Amino acid sequence: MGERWKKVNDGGERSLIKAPSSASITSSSTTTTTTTGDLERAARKQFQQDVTPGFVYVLAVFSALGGFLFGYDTGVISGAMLLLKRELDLSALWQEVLISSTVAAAALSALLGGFLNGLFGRRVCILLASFFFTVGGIVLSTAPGKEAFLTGRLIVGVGLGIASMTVPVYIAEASPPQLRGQLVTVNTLFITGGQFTASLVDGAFSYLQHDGWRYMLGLSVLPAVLQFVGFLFLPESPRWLIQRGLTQKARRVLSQIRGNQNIDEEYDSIKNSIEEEEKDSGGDGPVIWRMLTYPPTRRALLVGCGLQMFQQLSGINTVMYYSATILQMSGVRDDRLAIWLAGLTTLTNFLFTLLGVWLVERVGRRKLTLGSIIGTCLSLSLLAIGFLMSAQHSPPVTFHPLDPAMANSTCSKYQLCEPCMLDPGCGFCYRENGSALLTSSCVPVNKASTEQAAWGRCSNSSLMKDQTYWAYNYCPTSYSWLVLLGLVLYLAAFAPGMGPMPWTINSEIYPLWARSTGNACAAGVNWTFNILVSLTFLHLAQFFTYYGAFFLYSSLALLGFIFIYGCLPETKGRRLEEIEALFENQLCSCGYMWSRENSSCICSTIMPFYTYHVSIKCCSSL
Ligand SMILES: O[C@H]1[C@H](O)[C@@H](O)[C@H](O)[C@@H](O)[C@H]1O
Repeated sequence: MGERWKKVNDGGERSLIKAPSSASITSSSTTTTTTTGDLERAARKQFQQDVTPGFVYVLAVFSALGGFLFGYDTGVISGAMLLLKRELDLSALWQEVLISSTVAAAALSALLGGFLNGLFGRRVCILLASFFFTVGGIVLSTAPGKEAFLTGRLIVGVGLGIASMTVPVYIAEASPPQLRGQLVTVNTLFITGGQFTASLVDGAFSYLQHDGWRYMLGLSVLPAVLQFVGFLFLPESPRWLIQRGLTQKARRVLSQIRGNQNIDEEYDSIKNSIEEEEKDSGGDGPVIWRMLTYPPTRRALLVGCGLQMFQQLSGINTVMYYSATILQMSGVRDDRLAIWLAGLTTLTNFLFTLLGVWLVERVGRRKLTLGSIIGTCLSLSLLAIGFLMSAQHSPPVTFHPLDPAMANSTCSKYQLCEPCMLDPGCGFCYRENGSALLTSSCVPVNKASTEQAAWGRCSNSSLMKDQTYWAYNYCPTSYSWLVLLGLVLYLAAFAPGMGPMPWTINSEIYPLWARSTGNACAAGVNWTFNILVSLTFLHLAQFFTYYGAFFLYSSLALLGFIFIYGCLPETKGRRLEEIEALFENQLCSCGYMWSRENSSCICSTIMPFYTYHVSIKCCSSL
């Protein structure tokens, strides 16, 4: 890299930036300028930073509708399934297939999306995704049976995969550097907004026992059509156009997005960097092969996919999915109330993602992600401790009904509520008097509906009078407040950093020639681990109990912290074309960055919560 790099003082932080781009946004505000020309240029840059044209926001919001649909379509299914399983008479296997088919289709189509993005551009891919969302929504809301419903879920999944990898890339490529983190993070804000809206819609239509699910799923057509129509008028990414040699069009789009500000400098530097990147990119062959054989992109890919993997291994979707159960544990017995309160979980996720949007350009990606994963790890431990305390004070089974049906049931052998509730075939039926539990029994669950026992006092809601309750999947406990506290702290820690940063960082760490493929792989990893974690949770809980499962997630989050601490460089404020340089040296350097100044080498480090610099001679390591 030699003379290509020049060290500048970046508001107290040392950064690596390319020598020709000393006018880049990061450095322009602090570089000492002496000539009038320089002053003018700096003033113009400052002006461009201060007045960001509104068009870039319009563009970000229309793109982020893809994020909204991601959140809505993945969130709405839990409420819809409650009604659907009765109406279409779905077995447990069909329910699982209908839920996971979308995520599986998304994993595959995210990979395909990389190819489509390179070939047809970001705009066409977003149009394609909104087309799939629209058709999928129509098929789902009009499905006559479960086979048609499955078709609809698969179509929506294809849209999800393409949108999840294209939208962050499109926003990143159109944004000015000083706003890029914030605008890409808005996409995750829309994901969590979609999940929140889905929980409200689920709550509202749960009263409509007949066909309620058709409205829940059909409503997704509205944002999908809005996005499709909007994108008929929105432009292609200027960077993709330059790469394709459509330079005149690229200039037009860039000046449209920048509100007719002078774009010469930006245009030239993008064009030069793209040409330089192409030269460096290492020969022919499929992009993924070139990425794997070219060290900087191989390192970036490892960081990008690792971030997505640890996001899912931190258990976000399990926590979200089980929030209703957690709330039931804390004494909310009414099903409807639990559904509405689960909306509070999605609202918390949404509000704390908003905090992430605010923080990302202030504290930077690295510190935000590190702080978030520490909090996630600690709150997962708190959740586990809550479950452990509940298990240790699990109420005993005091009543063993002498029914012949009990003779063949495994439920009869349990002496405590804890093992009884961990067995998917059993539930805990009890009577409560004040804070005391009376005549509690472990009985088989009704196979058609887990809301009732197969027989006995808890088999019929009219029999469940007189303070008699049915607990499936949970045990009554006085430690539920600890679990609830863990849940809230978990969302507060996860949502600002670990939720959005994997998407944001992936949109910026690859050079243009590798960007769609890199994002496709990372999104594929996200969806694959999403399905892996959600499908294994119940089995994990059966083998290791709830607290064992949450301790496991907490340990995985700790591993994630070590990985992020070691391998994630800071990308804040750099132009997309400068970021490749961060991966030119040894990958896992714990935030150390090497730079060359005159004839000596400077080694600077960014610690998780504060930045300091040590200047040591480290040429031998370069
Ligand atoms: O970034 C998002 C977000 O945090 C969502 O809440 C979660 O459900 C997704 O799986 C994740 O990718």
